[in-house]
Amino acid sequence: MPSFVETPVTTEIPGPVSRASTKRLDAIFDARAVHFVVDYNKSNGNYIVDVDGNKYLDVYAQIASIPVGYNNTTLIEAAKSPEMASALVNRPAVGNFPSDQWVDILRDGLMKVAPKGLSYIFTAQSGSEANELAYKAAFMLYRRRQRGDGVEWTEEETKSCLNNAKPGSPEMAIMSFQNSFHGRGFGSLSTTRSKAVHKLDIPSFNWPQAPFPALKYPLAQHAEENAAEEKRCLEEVERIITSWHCPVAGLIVEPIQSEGGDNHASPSFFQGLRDITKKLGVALIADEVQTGFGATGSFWGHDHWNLTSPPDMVTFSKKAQTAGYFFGNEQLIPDKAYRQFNTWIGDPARVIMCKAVIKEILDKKLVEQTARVGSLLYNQLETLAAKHPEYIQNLRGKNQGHFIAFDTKDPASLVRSMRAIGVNIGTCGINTVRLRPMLIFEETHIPILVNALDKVIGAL
Ligand SMILES: O=C(O)CCC(=O)C(=O)O
Ligand SMILES: NCCCC(=O)O
Repeated sequence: MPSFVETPVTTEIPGPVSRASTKRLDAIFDARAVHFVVDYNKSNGNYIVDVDGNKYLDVYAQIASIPVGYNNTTLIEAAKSPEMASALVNRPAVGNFPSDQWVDILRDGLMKVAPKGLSYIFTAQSGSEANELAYKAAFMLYRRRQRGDGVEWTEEETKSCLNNAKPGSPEMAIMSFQNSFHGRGFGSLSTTRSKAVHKLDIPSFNWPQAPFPALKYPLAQHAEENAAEEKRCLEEVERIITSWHCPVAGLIVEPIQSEGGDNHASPSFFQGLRDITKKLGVALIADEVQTGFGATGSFWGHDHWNLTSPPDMVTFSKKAQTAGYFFGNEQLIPDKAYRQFNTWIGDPARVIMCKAVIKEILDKKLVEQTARVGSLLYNQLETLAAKHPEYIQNLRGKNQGHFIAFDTKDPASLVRSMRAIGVNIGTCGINTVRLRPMLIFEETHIPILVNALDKVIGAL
């Protein structure tokens, strides 16, 4: 099949070089999930090149985590800077021995894009870790409120916690939603609800989950039903929180459930969540690991919610190239040092890279570009869906940048066929194809993607 990118795919995928490389790897590192082996030196911008020389328009971007293109020159410059060299060779225990530059690295980077109303940050190494740190902050805040501000811990508390017993290790919970994905660490996995393969055989906390709205598409044709569904879910959230066997200290939600199937809800649903969590003293955590950093056409996915008061915490990773959480309430800083702490607290080298990503996003107005290009892309996919209604169902992501997805009968074979003509695309949920291009995806890439989809679906 001819390719729609400049250089055709010339081998089966994975090609012979990819397969040989994967075999060598598999001898020491589980390589069963490898799609193909990449030549990162040859990959550039929106295009990924494999070791067999096949070139693909990459609209999956390392599971939504390449922000501004392969081998981006601004990032390469940052990588070669003396600031980066120092951060790499002198990795600090940042809570104990920060450099004098650490505060400026944060202020000139991450703090420039802090969600409105959230002026504190805690850095981390991964999305899972960021979420778990946010849970810990929520638990400590909840107990601080129960105990009373300034009230010292009791001897009973300090002794019992070392035995994982009450009252020092209290029973408390974080609520999440059905089909959510919040990571794979022990705490975060208890809030992940998307697939058994992530959770099976692993002990978990007895924490509650609420139904996430199952919206019907097209939205405009199901407005009443969808509003009723969101109302039902909000009622369930409140009922479950107030009847759970132990206090619910936090509620975590993705602005768009991603790994679990690209499930959306309306701003009024999230406003309802904010109201309920405020009323019940539950910390609202927006998990922006996948939606943050511009992909929805706003810098943060929760910008679309139009809240009157922000989420209590916003976690981030992926496109940020680092991780952590923002927060606004200074009581989320625990009552004593070393309660929220670890040796590295993230990695200044990664935060320097993040600063370069942010510079590139802001200088090149990539969030605005994402909103504009996403709209055009959505319109074209809507036309394609009308042409292939059996194969493109429940198209979603209108006005959400290029955070666009649709359901189809056999996503795995669609992905295989797309790769065979030079487009690397991803899936999520059970039968969903999701688009996660980089923020540098342009108008010129739209026909490549749409024509490839048209061709592949036409041949099904
Ligand atoms: O597939 C996704 O959306 C998330 C991927 C991820 O973080 C994981 O699988 O651990
Ligand atoms: N949720 C992990 C997805 C990985 C993959 O696309 O193969």
